[in-house]
Amino acid sequence: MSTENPRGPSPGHPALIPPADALRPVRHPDAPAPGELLGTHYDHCFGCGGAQPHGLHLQARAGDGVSITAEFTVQAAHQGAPGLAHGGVLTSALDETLGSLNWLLRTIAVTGRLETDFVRPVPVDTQLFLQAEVTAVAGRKIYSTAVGRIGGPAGPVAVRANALFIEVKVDHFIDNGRQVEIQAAMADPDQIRRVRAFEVNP
Ligand SMILES: CCCCCCCCCC(=O)SCCNC(=O)CCNC(=O)[C@H](O)C(C)(C)COP(=O)(O)OP(=O)(O)OC[C@H]1O[C@@H](n2cnc3c(N)ncnc32)[C@H](O)[C@@H]1OP(=O)(O)O
Repeated sequence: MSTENPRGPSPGHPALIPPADALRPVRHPDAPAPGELLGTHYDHCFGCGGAQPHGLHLQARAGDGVSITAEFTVQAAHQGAPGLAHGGVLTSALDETLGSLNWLLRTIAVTGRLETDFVRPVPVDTQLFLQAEVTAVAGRKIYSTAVGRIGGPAGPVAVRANALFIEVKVDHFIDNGRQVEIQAAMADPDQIRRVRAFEVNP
C-alpha cells in the first residue's frame, strides 16, 4: 500500500502520535493472505453485516503487512445533505476499515479515538475505495491511519483518518453488550469460533 502522510504537516491530536518506543506492527502468522476477503465479523454490524438493510456492507480485503483495502458504495440511505454522503457515515466506513486491521494482528481492540478529515464531498452512488494500515503498536495501543478515495483506488482522496485503538479482553463485549445480542452471538457456533480465535491468538 502506498501511504502518503494522511494528515499532511499536522499529525492531529497528541494521543494519535505513537511514543518513541512504539513497535512496528507484526502481521499474525494466521492472518488472511493478501487479497483474501475478510468477510463479516458479525452479521448485524452496521459496517459490514449482511443483516443491516441500510448498513454499509463494506467489504474488506487483507493487504500486505498489516494493511487492508475496502470498498463501499454510498446509498440513498446514507445521505446528509441532498445527494451527498453524511459525514458520520463516511467516518463509520473509516472506523470499520481501521477496526478490520486488528483481525490481521489477531488482537481484540476497540476504537478509542478517531479523527477524520473530510476533503471532498462524496455523492450518492459513489464507490469509496479505502486503504488502511497499522503504523505502530505500544502496549495495548494500536495506531492506524486510513484514506478513502473516489473515482478509483488511485483516485483523489475524499476522506482520511488517524485512529487509536485500545486492546481489550473479550469480556469487554460480554460485560457491556446488551444481553439478548450477547447470548445470541455466544450461541452461534461461528461466532464462538471467531471469539476463540481471538482468545488463543492474542
Ligand atoms: C474482525 C473485526 C472487525 C471489527 C471492526 C469493528 C470496527 C468498529 C470499531 C468500533 O467502532 S469499537 C466501538 C467504539 N468504541 C468504543 O465503544 C470504546 C469505548 N471506550 C472504552 O470502552 C474504554 O474507554 C477503552 C476500552 C477504550 C479504554 O478503557 P480501559 O479502562 O480499558 O483503558 P484505560 O482507560 O486504562 O486506557 C488505557 C490506555 O489507553 C489510553 N486511552 C484510552 N482511551 C483513550 C482515548 N479515547 N484517547 C486517547 N487515549 C486513550 C489511556 O490514556 C491509557 O494510556 P496509558 O496506558 O499510556 O496510560
